[in-house]
Amino acid sequence: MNGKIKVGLMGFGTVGTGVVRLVDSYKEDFFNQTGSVIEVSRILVRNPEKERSVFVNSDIVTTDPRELIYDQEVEVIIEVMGGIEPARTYILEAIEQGKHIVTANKDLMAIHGEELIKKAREHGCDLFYEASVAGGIPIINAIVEGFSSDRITKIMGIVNGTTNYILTKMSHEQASFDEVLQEAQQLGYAEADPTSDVEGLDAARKMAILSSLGFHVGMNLEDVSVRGISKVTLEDIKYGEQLGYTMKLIGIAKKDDELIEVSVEPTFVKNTHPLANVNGVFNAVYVYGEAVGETMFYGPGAGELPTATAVLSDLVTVVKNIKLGVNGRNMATPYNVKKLKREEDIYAKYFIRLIVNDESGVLAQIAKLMAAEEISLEKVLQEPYPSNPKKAELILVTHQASKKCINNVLAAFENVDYIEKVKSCYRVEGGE
Ligand SMILES: NC(=O)C1=CN([C@@H]2O[C@H](COP(=O)(O)OP(=O)(O)OC[C@H]3O[C@@H](n4cnc5c(N)ncnc54)[C@H](OP(=O)(O)O)[C@@H]3O)[C@@H](O)[C@H]2O)C=CC1
Ligand SMILES: N[C@@H](CC=O)C(=O)O
Ligand code: NA
Repeated sequence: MNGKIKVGLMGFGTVGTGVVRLVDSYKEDFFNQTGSVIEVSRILVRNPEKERSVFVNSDIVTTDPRELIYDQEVEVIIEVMGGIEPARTYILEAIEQGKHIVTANKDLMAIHGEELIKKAREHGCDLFYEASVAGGIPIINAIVEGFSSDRITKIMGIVNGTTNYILTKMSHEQASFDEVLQEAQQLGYAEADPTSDVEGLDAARKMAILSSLGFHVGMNLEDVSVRGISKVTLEDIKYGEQLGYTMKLIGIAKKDDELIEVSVEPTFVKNTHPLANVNGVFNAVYVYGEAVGETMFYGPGAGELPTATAVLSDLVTVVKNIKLGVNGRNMATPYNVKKLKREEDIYAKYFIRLIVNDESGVLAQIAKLMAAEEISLEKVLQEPYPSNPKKAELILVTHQASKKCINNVLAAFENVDYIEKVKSCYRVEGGE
């Protein structure tokens, strides 16, 4: 046996519990890889009285962060508390004490990643965050290491387990939004404040991280256009299904001629695309590299043990680095200049759902408004409008059009009397 690595664990909730379980049950596997025994020697919590689902000696549980940060024997801090503060301050202080950091915290990495990585480098410490994106899928490693020899032009993914769980249950079981959200919370998938899952912010943080790493630029959260799933209705899902689409919360990062777009929005994915079949809490990330072509990474995006595997794979890397004396080296920092697309540079197909007067000539007038914005139609579906026989549901799917032209035509639709309402508009992906 070649030494013990003592770890301070900040947070003992869903992910922290998984970390403690795996450190115990995979003890020998970690030893076989690193030649070291890993021991969680201190655990920071908010409420020491809370009942825990895994046993630990109560002596190692504390509410005082200094007992981890200033413990000379602790070499690595695993931060799985979540939120910006006090996590940021604790991590900075721990780095100053020479501790290596593993975190699952996308809120923090999406906003303060550059600051923390810089600090870690200055102190020769590692700082890894594989669990922060797509839980158990090793996507950060794949992008940073695997794609370092290629030029990524598109990253498209389902990167939030909670919303994928909700949308799957809504479309497969016609379940109500609130009921399924509660289930996702009970299963430990949702964030402390589930609004960040539902309104797309959690996915936006993950896309900011992935696009920074994939395109070697410093993407900020404000660079990501975000829309969540709270306004998606069962009717939208049903009409999409009639046209061969599945509703998903999709994060897209695209680079065309050095111009970048990053967005998170409810999107209709063509049923023939592999992302359409990613269900429940599963996540998947599609990455297109100019040389390699299409690749796809699939796995559980949240939950106790899947997320803990990502945390512990980073820990194993840290331990190997400690042995090799190479810490602070292989963390990605952006060197490229960021150029963002404008609305007129962002092209996609769109699904538009309208309530219109069911009269002759209406479709022709709508097509004319669209033609004025150079938008052409790929599909049209008309269905009766149940509460008023003089009205109809009209669903339009466009060919590729700029976001600017789509916004212009939606504004024009609001101003004509033969359109009663623009019910919804979604991006369509997954096939030319
Ligand atoms: N859950 C998941 O599936 C995934 C989560 N993540 C990320 O992992 C992190 C942890 O998530 P999760 O385990 O679900 O969160 P939980 O809410 O389940 O657990 C948080 C833990 O941190 C402790 N804690 C919170 N604030 C403080 C504080 N100020 N001081 C001391 N202890 C504190 C809590 O203590 P106490 O128990 O006493 O209340 C609790 O043990 C988050 O950043 C999350 O985004 C990433 C991928 C997947
Ligand atoms: N709340 C997140 C947890 C993992 O990052 C999700 O639902 O994906
Ligand atoms: Na991951």
